[in-house]
Amino acid sequence: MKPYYVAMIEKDVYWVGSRDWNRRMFDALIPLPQGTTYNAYLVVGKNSTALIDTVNPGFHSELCDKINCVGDVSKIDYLIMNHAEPDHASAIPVILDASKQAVLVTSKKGAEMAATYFKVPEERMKIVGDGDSLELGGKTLRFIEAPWLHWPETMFTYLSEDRILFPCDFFGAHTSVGLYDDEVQDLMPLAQRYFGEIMMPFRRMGAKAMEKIKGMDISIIAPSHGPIYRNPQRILEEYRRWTAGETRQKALIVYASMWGATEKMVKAMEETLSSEGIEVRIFNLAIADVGDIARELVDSRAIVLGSPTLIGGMHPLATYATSLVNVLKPPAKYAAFLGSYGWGGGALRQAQEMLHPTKMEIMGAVDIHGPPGDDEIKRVAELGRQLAGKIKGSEATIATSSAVA
Ligand SMILES: Cc1cc2nc3c(=O)[nH]c(=O)nc-3n(C[C@H](O)[C@H](O)[C@H](O)COP(=O)(O)O)c2cc1C
Repeated sequence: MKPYYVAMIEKDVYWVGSRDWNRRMFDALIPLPQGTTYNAYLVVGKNSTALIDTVNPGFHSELCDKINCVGDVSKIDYLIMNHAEPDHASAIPVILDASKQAVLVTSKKGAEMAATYFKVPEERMKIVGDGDSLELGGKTLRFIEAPWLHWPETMFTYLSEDRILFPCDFFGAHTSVGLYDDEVQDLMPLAQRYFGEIMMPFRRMGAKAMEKIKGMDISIIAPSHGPIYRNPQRILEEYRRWTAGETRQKALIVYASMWGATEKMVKAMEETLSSEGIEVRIFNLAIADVGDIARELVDSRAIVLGSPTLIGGMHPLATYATSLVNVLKPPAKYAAFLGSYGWGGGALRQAQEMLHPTKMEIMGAVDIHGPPGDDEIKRVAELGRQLAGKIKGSEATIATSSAVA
């Protein structure tokens, strides 16, 4: 057994997760600038022991070693599966093999998924529903159905005596830094980035879950990625806003430009929006980090897409960004398009087709032949002023001065 540090987060409650400092990509989609953690928790009761979630492939023996530092992996009674994704559930067969008495505790849908993904036999599973509880001896686990956060089987586990909520991916953040929230600088942008990537498409289900846990006495939130919140109020308030789809007086501009024509228009748009008091975030798609875009999508009220025409359609980077918007389903209400073409055009048509399912109101487009002159720049400025008016006039306004806490 290696000399691992196993943190006790409350009496007889241990963090037995792993830090993956070197991971740089998740879901083959999202860059991880600070790596991530796979958090698993051991709860030791007077009569039984439960393990809440497991870890990513590659960390299974570390998990067993850590459990053995404070307990005995062969004596685990319950393995709680809040979520079936392999970064949290892949060690299920290892644990069930190490402890012959262990039973997998999960939701009804979770049981189906555990059978499919990890070949867990029915007789080794216990299905739990909303409000069911499990008594470990002075430690009571209560289960809360919280489906579609972000797979259909997800549930939360609440440890009543210690008032700890284990919500798996909900409230997560990708960073391998720190054990507790107050040890991580700039945690909220990382949490917002995670929300944008993973939870934003399910924000209505997220709002339902927030409603469910609203009156609960929660002293610690122990998610499956990133730091443990021993000061949960701040993240609870941010999640309330994000799941409600509250936006700021902010525009996100994403663009590609091969020879600078579209970029000049983007610059003119930035100047106009800024002069109107709108917060602006700009990403050149050739060098942008998709995670940063996801983060900004969480509370931007408008999206401006810039793309030249390339072989009769949008630049492929702009196509990708538009697909991302369709997939992540941000709460933005307004959109605008800026583009340039050399002969027949086609980018604008494709942008209109692709943005149609988002139900954003398309405020206008400036699609020009060749590089922009003064007249075209004036048209961009006019579109910018209209967009700013919409952004400022829209309801549920959060003052730009009330920066994200
Ligand atoms: C690889 C490539 C493909 C292009 N394909 C088209 C096209 O199919 N139709 C068109 O109208 N213009 C086409 N153009 C011309 C550009 O759309 C035009 O130069 C535009 O002004 C470039 O804007 P930018 O400076 O923002 O990149 C193409 C240009 C390049 C470099």
